[in-house]
Amino acid sequence: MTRALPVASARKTARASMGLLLRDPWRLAAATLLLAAGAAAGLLVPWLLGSLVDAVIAGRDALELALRCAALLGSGAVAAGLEWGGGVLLVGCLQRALARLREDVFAAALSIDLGRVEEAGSGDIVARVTGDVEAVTDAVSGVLPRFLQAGFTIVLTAVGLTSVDPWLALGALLAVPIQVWITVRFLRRSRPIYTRLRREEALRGQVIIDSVAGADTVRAHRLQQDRLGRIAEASLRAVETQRDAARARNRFVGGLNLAEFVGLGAVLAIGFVRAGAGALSIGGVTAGALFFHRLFGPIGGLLGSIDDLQRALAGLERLVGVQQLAGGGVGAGGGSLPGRSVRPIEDATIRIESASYRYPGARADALSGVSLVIPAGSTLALVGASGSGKSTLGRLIAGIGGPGSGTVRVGGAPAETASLPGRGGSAARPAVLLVTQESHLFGGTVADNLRLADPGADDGQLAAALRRVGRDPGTLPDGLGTVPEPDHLLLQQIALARVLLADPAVVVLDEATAHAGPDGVLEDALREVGRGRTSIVIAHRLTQALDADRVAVLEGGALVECAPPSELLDRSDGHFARLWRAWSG
Ligand SMILES: Nc1ncnc2c1ncn2[C@@H]1O[C@H](COP(=O)(O)OP(=O)(O)OP(=O)(O)O)[C@@H](O)[C@H]1O
Repeated sequence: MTRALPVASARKTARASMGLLLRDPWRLAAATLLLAAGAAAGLLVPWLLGSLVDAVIAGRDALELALRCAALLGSGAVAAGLEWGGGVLLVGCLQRALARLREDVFAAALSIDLGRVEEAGSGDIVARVTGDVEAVTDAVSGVLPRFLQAGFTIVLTAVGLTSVDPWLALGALLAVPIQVWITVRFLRRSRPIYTRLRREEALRGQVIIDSVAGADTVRAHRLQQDRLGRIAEASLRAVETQRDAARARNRFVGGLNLAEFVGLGAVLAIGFVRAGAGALSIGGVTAGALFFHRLFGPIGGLLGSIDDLQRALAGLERLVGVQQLAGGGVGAGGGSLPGRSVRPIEDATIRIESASYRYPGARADALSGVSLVIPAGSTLALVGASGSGKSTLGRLIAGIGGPGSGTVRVGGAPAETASLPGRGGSAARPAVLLVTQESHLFGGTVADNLRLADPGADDGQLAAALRRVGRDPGTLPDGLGTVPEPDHLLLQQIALARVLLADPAVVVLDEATAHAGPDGVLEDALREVGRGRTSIVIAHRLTQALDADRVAVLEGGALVECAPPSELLDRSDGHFARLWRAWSG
């Protein structure tokens, strides 16, 4: 069973969004002012057009008509200019807020406990940092300026319509109850649909990611049909929800058209009666109808945008949820890792006391009641049958999630927060590094991949680190500037050289030499990497264990033996001795 990442409440989301917007208060205020002025200038257009109609009917001379036309064009141009300026300022303001949101969310996503991400399934976090960020970006940059503009236009135009004739305004009001009813019904129905849609899209992503990541297993067990079936099922659910959302949207738009029809019909009918009674000129009725039309464009746009806003809101709630989980808030990060607490370590001793861990949904503990002290600077080999809990213990020491019960401390600090001071004024860095056989090669050159561990390192330092793990950069086609091919040996050498550059106090090497390369090149590299720091080697080959200061044997999640290797080999009926005999044939 997966446990989805949290979704923030509407109030927390609103507070977070305001926090983002108000980081640029002056620009925001200037944009608002320009938009309001633009809406006010635009008000003159229907009024001048109405008076032009009356002037034509009254047979005024050509000069006066020309002057009125010029005033009409002028006010239109001024209104457009002001609204354009306000819109540009506002979009700039929103784009900056969005860039901050993106940075904060990515930083928060990176700092979430990996165990929690696994529990939720990586599809959820991927969907949030891609689809949800996109939905919010689209809505905020397109819809919000339209929303603000429409708001001003509606208020000022309603004032204009009332000033032409209050009876016309009363007729226009007939549209309001229909709009309110339609909108409330849409909001109530569509919100849960959009939240469901985002969740189903995340699940669909998860099924696809799982199937692609486990392609070898799927092929080996001939599970292709089963996986395709699951993908089809997840996709169908997402498509059906999309169809529900489209249906709700169509009903909403139809309802808005009905409201416009009723309102305009009422304005024209009342105008007909009032003009007939001589209470209003034909120009006045024209201006009134134009005011109503002007009113309805933005109202329709505003209510129509609710659809996008709903989708964005559902996305925003999920993004703020990510940030809460990481311990930060929107705007808290400013691009750095938010909320991740750090604790400097006193030394590189590891103390594990009664540590137990159970994977979410598992029936049994992967580790139970493990107690162990690993002195600073020593090497411990972790051995045991497959599934005995070696990797789980390695992950806990590396601070990837905390134990369910008991403690895992590095230099006196909980492993999850154990840190070393930053270099060259940068933020604190982790005290423990975990290297697995699944190291990742990022795009770019060998130098780019190495500098991830120490951005300040010069080429000489990078080359020296590579040499220490058995690779002379001179043998690469373009030296450090080579764009590496996916070669397992080079990849592991880069991963190990990164450890040398990052220089952590503790290193956990989880089967990092599974692809040992010719002449045990990686085993030498491993010894080099462990020198001068506490190292935990999850041994793939038992010969590796012989090099360690001590060997810890795990069985079914429990620690059953821990002593120097020579001592363990002497215990002929001991666990390690038995494993050794079985392994060496
Ligand atoms: N993500 C997970 N979810 C559920 N159970 C898991 C998960 N990872 C490991 N386990 C289970 O926890 C137990 C310990 O696994 P772990 O990977 O720590 O063992 P290991 O000794 O490192 O095995 P191996 O040598 O095969 O890597 C096993 O029973 C395994 O099936």
